[in-house]
Amino acid sequence: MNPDASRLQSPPLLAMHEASVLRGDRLILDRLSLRLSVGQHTAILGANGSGKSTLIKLIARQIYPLARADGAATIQVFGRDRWNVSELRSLIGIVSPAVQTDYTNEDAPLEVFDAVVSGFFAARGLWTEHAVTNVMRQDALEALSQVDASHLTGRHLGSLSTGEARRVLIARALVHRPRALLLDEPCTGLDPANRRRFLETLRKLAQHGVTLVLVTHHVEEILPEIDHVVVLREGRVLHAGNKASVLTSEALTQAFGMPMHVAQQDGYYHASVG
Ligand SMILES: Nc1ncnc2c1ncn2[C@@H]1O[C@H](COP(=O)(O)OP(=O)(O)OP(=O)(O)O)[C@@H](O)[C@H]1O
Repeated sequence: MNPDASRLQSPPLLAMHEASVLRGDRLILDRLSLRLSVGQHTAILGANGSGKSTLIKLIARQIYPLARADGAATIQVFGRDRWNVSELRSLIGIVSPAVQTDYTNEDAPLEVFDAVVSGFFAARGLWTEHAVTNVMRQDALEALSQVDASHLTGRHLGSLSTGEARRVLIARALVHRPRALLLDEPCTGLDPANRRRFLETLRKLAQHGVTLVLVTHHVEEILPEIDHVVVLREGRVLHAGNKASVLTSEALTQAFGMPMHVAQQDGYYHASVG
């Protein structure tokens, strides 16, 4: 079977039907419908406050949508609407600024290898009840090596640079060999060279079958492997479709509320204001 046919037959990574999220008295996501297939690397793009992080939290079951009046499920992940969170974590790894803040807190130091291997227990660090097997140790070492972070073993996450800590957290997310990675603004705080290195690491993961869902404000971070782009505005999908049809000057002007010009070079897109 060709990969496109098998992608259409397996349950989608995400099937969201008119999901709404209320925080306080504000409607943050407004009847949002979205379908992401397994293997369909996707970028979620939008201005500040458009609802990108809220969408990621919804997929990761960190927050819940409003119940629908007809009782129908609004979100299915891999074809199921009920998940035990630690089971879901083994299928979808998450890296977000909130996770990084938590893991680099120097008041509760966490050693790099422990941070990665404790991903098997969905815990922040190892405790006496966690029985780490040799296979887990091996997988943790492999995950660190996959993101070029083996040399950081022995250090505390709080002592690492932003980019180093980001790699370790990706290793932690990868330790289960998840089917998908949700990455919320993964390049924040990286200098241009480290950003490019980091994007190359993500490209390798995409090429090795991990479905990437990348949240970003920056068109420049949309990897050549990502062909599906969703643009959010004010909690709704403004555009969704293949990269060439969505990443146009008109669409981004609409999304960011300012004249934008989009150009493409070597598989990457660039956007400038004006
Ligand atoms: N806990 C909360 N209580 C009230 N409002 C919230 C809460 N969390 C998010 N919001 C609001 O929801 C809107 C969407 O926030 P979200 O973080 O999803 O946006 P975003 O697209 O990720 O933004 P950014 O690009 O700035 O990270 C914002 O207006 C934000 O102020």
